Amino acid sequence: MREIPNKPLLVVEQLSHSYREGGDSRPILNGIDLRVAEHECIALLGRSGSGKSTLLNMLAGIDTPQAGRIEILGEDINALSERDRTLLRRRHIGFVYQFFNLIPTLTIAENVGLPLELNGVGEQEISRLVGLILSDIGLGDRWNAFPDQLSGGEQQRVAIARALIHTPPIVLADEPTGNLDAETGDQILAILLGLTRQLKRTLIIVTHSQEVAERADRILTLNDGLLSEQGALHC
Ligand SMILES: Nc1ncnc2c1ncn2[C@@H]1O[C@H](COP(=O)(O)OP(=O)(O)OP(=O)(O)O)[C@@H](O)[C@H]1O
Repeated sequence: MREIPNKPLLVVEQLSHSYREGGDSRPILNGIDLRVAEHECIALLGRSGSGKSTLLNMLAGIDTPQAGRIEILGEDINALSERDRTLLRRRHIGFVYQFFNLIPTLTIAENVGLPLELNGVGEQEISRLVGLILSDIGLGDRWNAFPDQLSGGEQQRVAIARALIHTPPIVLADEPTGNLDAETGDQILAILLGLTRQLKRTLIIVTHSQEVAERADRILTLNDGLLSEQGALHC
């Protein structure tokens, strides 16, 4: 079993959120506490509708919880202005979506380079880093292709490259293999886990697959708005 360092990268305290449905309030998260250390790989499980995407979007600062605190690198993200939260997200978080979310009008290279461009990195350095990561994911010869010219698995590889190119300390993946066949899903998982380990990033991956979960350091299950831990596994 891999030793987990103590320094928390992400701290969640008493996180609660409800959605309004008609005139009613439907609680989804009910006082979640979580500490995630640097370099950890966490699998987040839970039945459909249990709130996994809601939680992940809050950790990314995309949505704001009604109550509770989320600290990333010691910064309370919901106390930040919208602008500062966006900056923190751009620098410190990489997000991989189930449906890839590539920008259809940009080439593969432009999609992958976007986080660097937004972070003010120079053109030459962007080209160098894009070249390196595209060869890492086996798409070094597809710079000028557009997303709709790629297979689903290839698009997800591009999305992983985009999530990692600026080496964010935290990578969040929301069912990254959910829209792929089993074999392609395995390849994508190998790339995602391989790159996040190689780059020593923290990964939180939402999955319905016990097999995927068994490759993580910790398995957390979201049920009735609360997280429970299934115990540490091999990694
Ligand atoms: N903006 C919203 N307004 C109202 N209800 C919402 C909203 N977003 C999500 N929900 C509801 O909150 C619940 C949790 O949704 P969420 O997408 O977080 O679940 P999930 O665990 O990720 O599900 P799945 O595994 O099916 O992707 C669901 O019942 C969903 O319908």
